[in-house]
Amino acid sequence: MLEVFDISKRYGERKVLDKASLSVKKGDIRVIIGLNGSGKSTILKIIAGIVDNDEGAVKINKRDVTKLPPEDRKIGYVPQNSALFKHMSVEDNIKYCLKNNRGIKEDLANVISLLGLEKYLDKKPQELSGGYKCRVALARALLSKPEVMLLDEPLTEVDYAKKQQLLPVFKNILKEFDIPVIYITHDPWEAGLIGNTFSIMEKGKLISINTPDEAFEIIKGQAIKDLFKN
Ligand SMILES: Nc1ncnc2c1ncn2[C@@H]1O[C@H](COP(=O)(O)OP(=O)(O)OP(=O)(O)O)[C@@H](O)[C@H]1O
Repeated sequence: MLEVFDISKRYGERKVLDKASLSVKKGDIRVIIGLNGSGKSTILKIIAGIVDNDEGAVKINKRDVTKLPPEDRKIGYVPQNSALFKHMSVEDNIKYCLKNNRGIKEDLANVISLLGLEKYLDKKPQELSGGYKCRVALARALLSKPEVMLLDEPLTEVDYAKKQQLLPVFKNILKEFDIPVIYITHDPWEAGLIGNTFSIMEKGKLISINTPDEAFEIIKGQAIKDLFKN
């Protein structure tokens, strides 16, 4: 179980997060939807320990990780650009976290097969499409034996047809690992293909919604209000 309590964060004068809270159960994929600049990446980075919060707490399986460095939180993190090591092959990227016996070697073949990466192991990341880069980043993150998985708009480089193929693959492998997952997107259609629970980031708070379409209505309403603000 991942629990996020009353997280607040300011950048200078701007309050980006204002007591944002959520909980994600084992096996759930919670999608956070929101407009550009609404604070989605910031909350993910705070959960991962990459950015410090001003207030609030993060707990994983009742363990308070708020003050722990990223490497001690047991979190898998797939950032927007996949962040693969360019000088390493796909295989070495995937096996990166298995160094020092930190990862789970027994899952290696299964993860490579479920993500369809067998044919690409000796390639360099720059030879791969956006979708395959993302498969590699997810494989690497899963093999670090995470207790929580965070994915920040991982498919921005991927077109709609490819997303339609890829999202069920991701959903399947994430289900197999049976951990809490947060997946960020600004696209309600993508949200519906991957998620089973949904929140919208609105004015620095996280609001649970029942379907991604509700986010679409809220976002549309907000976008229209913003249009007439000036
Ligand atoms: N390091 C930083 N310093 C100052 N302001 C920042 C910093 N990081 C983010 N911000 C600002 O905080 C706000 C929220 O940013 P964040 O990246 O969390 O939004 P987002 O919802 O993920 O947007 P996007 O969908 O465009 O990635 C934005 O206005 C952004 O400019």
